[in-house]
Amino acid sequence: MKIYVLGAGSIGSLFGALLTRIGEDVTLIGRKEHVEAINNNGLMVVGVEEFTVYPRAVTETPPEPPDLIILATKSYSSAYALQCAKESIGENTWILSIQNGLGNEDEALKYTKNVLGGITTNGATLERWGVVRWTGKGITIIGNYPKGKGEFAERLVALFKKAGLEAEISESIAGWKWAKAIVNSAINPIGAIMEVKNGDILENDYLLTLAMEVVKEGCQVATQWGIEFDMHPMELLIETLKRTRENYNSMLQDIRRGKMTEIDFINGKIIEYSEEIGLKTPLNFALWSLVKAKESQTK
Ligand SMILES: NC(=O)C1=CN([C@@H]2O[C@H](COP(=O)(O)OP(=O)(O)OC[C@H]3O[C@@H](n4cnc5c(N)ncnc54)[C@H](O)[C@@H]3O)[C@@H](O)[C@H]2O)C=CC1
Ligand SMILES: CC(C)(CO)C(=O)C(=O)O
Repeated sequence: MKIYVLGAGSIGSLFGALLTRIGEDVTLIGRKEHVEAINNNGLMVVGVEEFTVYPRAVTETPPEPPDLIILATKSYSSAYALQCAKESIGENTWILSIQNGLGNEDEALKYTKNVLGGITTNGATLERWGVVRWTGKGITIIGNYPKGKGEFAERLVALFKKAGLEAEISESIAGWKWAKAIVNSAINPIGAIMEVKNGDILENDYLLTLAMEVVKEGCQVATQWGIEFDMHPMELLIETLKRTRENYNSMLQDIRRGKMTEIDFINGKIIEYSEEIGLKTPLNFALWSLVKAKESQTK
């Protein structure tokens, strides 16, 4: 399969490396420094598994349409990345988002109806240019966006499994995207504001109660929008906190590195969707405001 990874950073490089290893025709599109390192020395994976592969790496999307574009930028870069890639989106090209947050698939729908939503609980970080650390194995769930499944999604799940990823199909992927966003809307800002590990939220009654109230608020919005969950966000919250107890969440890491966070696409989107239907989400607003304040302090 001809695959472009649009946004070859941490998670995109991991997926790209695993798919290259099984002989798929992968092109990574990313930053100049990462592209140069891959072209000079290959793309090295360390951590859960260790291997080196030699995918094509470029800074700009090639014009030939691929079968699949894996969208793996941070959510705030999706609109621009897709705009730059639009000439390469052919009639038969599918776009799969494996990003956190809400709104990425809707951005892709502006260019094609062939959109798959995805969530992944695999963990990856860029150790240095050309080297990605697979920090933890997880599951990847995909489905036609916003719901349903089709032949391409089935084919892709089979390909991911062959590549060594645990993968599943869901007929209600919008439900998974919302469930993960709701869980991130609680864990990420609380962890970022308090500067604690995910496990500390689980072990502190005040923080856990707050996280659960934030999840309840997000669920009320999702329910009003007719979102159905395969797994309830409250259950996912507890499971995630237990499984990732040693993690400093990505929002905290972004703030520590002076980088922009994905808050606008997590709590920000929940606030936006609630306002559209006249609901109030004061907890999400408070967390969003505090993270925006933190972001502005680090600039
Ligand atoms: N890293 C992880 O373990 C996981 C990340 N995610 C989600 O996946 C998404 C990506 O996260 P990371 O890989 O951690 O971020 P990252 O910052 O490591 O990678 C994103 C990459 O996209 C590149 N990029 C930005 N604009 C671009 C453009 N116009 N064209 C080409 N490349 C462009 C950036 O240079 C960067 O290297 C986020 O939504 C994140 O929340 C989800 C699950 C796990
Ligand atoms: C699941 C969790 C909270 C793991 O830390 C995450 O997705 C993140 O850090 O963004």
